[in-house]
Amino acid sequence: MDDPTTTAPATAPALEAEGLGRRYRGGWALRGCDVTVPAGRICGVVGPNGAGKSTLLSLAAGQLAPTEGRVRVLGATAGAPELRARVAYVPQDKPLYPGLTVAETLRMGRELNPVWDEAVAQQIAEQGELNPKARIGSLSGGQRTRVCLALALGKLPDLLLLDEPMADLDPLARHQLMGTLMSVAAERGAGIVLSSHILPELDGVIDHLLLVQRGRVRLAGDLEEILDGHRLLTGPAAQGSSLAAETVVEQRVSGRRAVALVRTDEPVDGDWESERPSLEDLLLGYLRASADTSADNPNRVKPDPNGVAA
Ligand SMILES: Nc1ncnc2c1ncn2[C@@H]1O[C@H](COP(=O)(O)OP(=O)(O)OP(=O)(O)O)[C@@H](O)[C@H]1O
Repeated sequence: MDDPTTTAPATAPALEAEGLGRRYRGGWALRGCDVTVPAGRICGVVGPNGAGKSTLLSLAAGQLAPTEGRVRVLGATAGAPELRARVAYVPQDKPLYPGLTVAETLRMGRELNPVWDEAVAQQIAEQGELNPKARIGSLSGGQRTRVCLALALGKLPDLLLLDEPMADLDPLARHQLMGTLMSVAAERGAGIVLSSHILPELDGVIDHLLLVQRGRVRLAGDLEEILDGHRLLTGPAAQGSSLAAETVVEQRVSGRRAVALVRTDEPVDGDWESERPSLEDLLLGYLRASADTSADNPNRVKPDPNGVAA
């Protein structure tokens, strides 16, 4: 029988989780996670603070062990030795040796990785005008992020797991680095799974979505299919109750107009202008619905009864 830790066919999904869960002392951070992210996708992991995004990425990187279920990455059990060269993980806290210089850090990347693209690593460092002699401990948060991304992309991974990679970067750096990430992914067919709170930064970039809320994966799949399965409705405020409650993700009134995000690909009855939501409309609708704990909105989607408090 094949050893499950070593079977890694080229077309294996980037990420496959089955019944995946992780519990800390305070409770479940992630539970019942069943997702598949196909190879070569740019997958956005989105959700409010404390939703379980970092936990999922860390489990995929093999840095955390599941409490229950399992997670495979590129066909092998997360954390398997053979994945070391194929997967680059940049956690939120961007761990680097503060006493090393930028040049020493990149040299370490070159020496420790069996495959290394010096040109890509140098390009990322130079774009940020990083002084090669500067100590890591003297760099700003955004500069350290740049060094981490140089290390991650320099090793030419098949999969990048990036936890809030752009959070510390200024808009120009964000734009540049996102462009570099996308071109590396396109040229090499590498997959990227990245968590982010910066919703506009994901638009036009991701083609797969995981929305995590309260430790549960609430939406998962091909982004176009998810967007096609939702409508953003605008209409007179008075007719809000005409919508089938079970389809309403979120609804709010702005002046005399009601705006509703509904889960349907069918025409909607009533005096509604209907359009396909943008990624930001979709995500904000779900995030607002989750944040809205008021009882005075009968149409809001109720929290998943099996959901776990994060
Ligand atoms: N080491 C830990 N010990 C105990 N609880 C933890 C630990 N790490 C995370 N948690 C808890 O697990 C839950 C999920 O945390 P996680 O960091 O995965 O969320 P997140 O979606 O990445 O949040 P953020 O967007 O704020 O980074 C939170 O309730 C958090 O408090």
